[in-house]
Amino acid sequence: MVTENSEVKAPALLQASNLSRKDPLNGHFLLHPADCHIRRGDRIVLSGASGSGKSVFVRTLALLDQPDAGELILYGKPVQPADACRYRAQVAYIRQSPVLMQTSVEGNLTFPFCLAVNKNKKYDRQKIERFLQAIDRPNTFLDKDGSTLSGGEKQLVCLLRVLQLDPCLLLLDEPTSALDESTAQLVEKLIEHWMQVNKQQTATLWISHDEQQKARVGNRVWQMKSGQLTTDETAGRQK
Ligand SMILES: Nc1ncnc2c1ncn2[C@@H]1O[C@H](COP(=O)(O)OP(=O)(O)OP(=O)(O)O)[C@@H](O)[C@H]1O
Repeated sequence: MVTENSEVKAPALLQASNLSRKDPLNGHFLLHPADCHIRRGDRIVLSGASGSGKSVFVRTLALLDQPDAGELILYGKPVQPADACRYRAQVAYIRQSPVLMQTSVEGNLTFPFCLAVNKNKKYDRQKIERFLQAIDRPNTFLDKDGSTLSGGEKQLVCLLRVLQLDPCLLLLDEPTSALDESTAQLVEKLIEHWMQVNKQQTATLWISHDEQQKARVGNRVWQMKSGQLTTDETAGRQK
């Protein structure tokens, strides 16, 4: 029964328990055992000084870097090593410097559908056109040569390439730090559109050093300090 004072919490979209990563050369912790819950609709910002381990954490959470220990639980189910490919399609990592193939924008967008992990999905041009509409780009943008795009446009294409595949969680590792203010806001607009299309069933985790951006894109704040993660849930328990 839900009483007046009881806290109703949505089930975790992704839960990490004791997730850690060590420097393979000397065995020192790059990420100390970390616990966290990410829920549908969360917009988490991860703060911390340069070199504190934010990227290590997020890359480990994305299973792009192998954890040394710990467990990941996606929608209540423990993630097994054999699930890594499918997991990475759901928990998508976007980096600061986008990498595109030397073909048209649309060629870049259709490419993921050649991969085995997406064999049950089909390229949906209308869906892409709706995304383009949200960021005021004409459909002719799809005909542009990927190699001639500006850095901001490349980042938008990278995002479109990922968002069209319906991930449930976006891990954003300073995706706008090389972009001017207005292009950065276009990236934010595209991600917000994706959140709304998915009726807040998805979540984002942003690494950003920009205080104004953090205020715009975040509703939860986590901190990284010397490889030690503090979430808004664990903050009160640590000294
Ligand atoms: N694969 C690796 N092997 C060994 N050390 C690593 C590895 N990856 C990162 N590190 C080290 O871990 C520390 C944290 O790096 P990380 O890139 O996570 O910092 P960050 O908080 O994201 O910094 P910034 O805000 O500058 O991007 C750094 O000292 C870095 O040199």
